[in-house]
Amino acid sequence: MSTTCVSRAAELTVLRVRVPGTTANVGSGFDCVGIALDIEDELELELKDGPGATTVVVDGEGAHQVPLDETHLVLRSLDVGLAEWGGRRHAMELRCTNRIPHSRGLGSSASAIVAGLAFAWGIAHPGLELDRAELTRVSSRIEGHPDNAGAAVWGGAILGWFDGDDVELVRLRVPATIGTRVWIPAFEVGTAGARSVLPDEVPRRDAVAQAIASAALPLALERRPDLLLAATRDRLHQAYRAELMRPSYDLVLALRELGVPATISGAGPTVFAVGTQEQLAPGDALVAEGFARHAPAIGGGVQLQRLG
Ligand SMILES: Nc1ncnc2c1ncn2[C@@H]1O[C@H](COP(=O)(O)OP(=O)(O)O)[C@@H](O)[C@H]1O
Ligand SMILES: N[C@@H](CCOP(=O)(O)O)C(=O)O
Repeated sequence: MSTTCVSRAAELTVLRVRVPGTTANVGSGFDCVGIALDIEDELELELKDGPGATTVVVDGEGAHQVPLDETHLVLRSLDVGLAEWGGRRHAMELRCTNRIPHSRGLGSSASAIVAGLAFAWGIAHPGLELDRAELTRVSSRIEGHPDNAGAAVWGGAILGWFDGDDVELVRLRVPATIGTRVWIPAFEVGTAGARSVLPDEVPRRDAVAQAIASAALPLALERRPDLLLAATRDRLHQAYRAELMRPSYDLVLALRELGVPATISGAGPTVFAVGTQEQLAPGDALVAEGFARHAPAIGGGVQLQRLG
């Protein structure tokens, strides 16, 4: 068994992964709707012969914040993948070019987890295509909910949820006429902190309103953009998190007042909007101080490439 792993790994030199950032929830789809965005991290893993130390080099977002040792999220996730699928840890160098901002609600942690798992798949199954269902299952388990992880794995827009240990995932067909905007602030909000302020119980009228909006959301994204403003309306998380990100919450309210289907992206504090160019135009005209506005395309799923 170990002989097989050594000879397989000896054929490898460098694995390259591209993984998109994501926006989760899209308002009413709390913990179950995600959209990949064309803001990508690029990572290379150079596998050296035999056991030995791992080095980590990071450029871009989080460069001076993330650990450069075995506790790096990509490496921790790679180890989970190797434990799931077999394959042995070699001496290696991980090189990360990060473009997804951290702790802004753009799914950086899910993307790092998916990247680590894609490397693990490449080591465990050289020459085999990524098994995206398997990647979704394991990344969702590590991340805790499938919204960001599922979108980073598959690209496009997804609806995903746990069914026991399995993940049910539906890919949504969003037409090319639908665009996105993000307003990224300079300040950070960690996802764990933003989840800790959510109540365990909500009033029945809010639960009912959320059920109605979330039922309409996939339909609105796929073929009824006229429903997007109503379908992205949230009663479950955004208001409870407002004090952690007051400028973002106020911007969401101002945009929605103008008819723009705007939400908090993931657990915040980035603001996200989705709609036709006509629906998004009033937001483009709005001055939002303290935010950097971008218009990312909807992104593709994680890609694994073998070099040399
Ligand atoms: N590319 C990455 N490499 C290493 N660690 C990362 C990376 N992206 C995110 N992380 C870790 O995840 C944290 C941010 O996760 P989280 O609070 O869930 O916010 P986000 O909305 O960006 O996913 C970072 O502080 C860092 O510890
Ligand atoms: N559904 C989650 C999404 C968290 O996304 P992130 O990008 O902020 O990590 C939540 O709203 O807590």
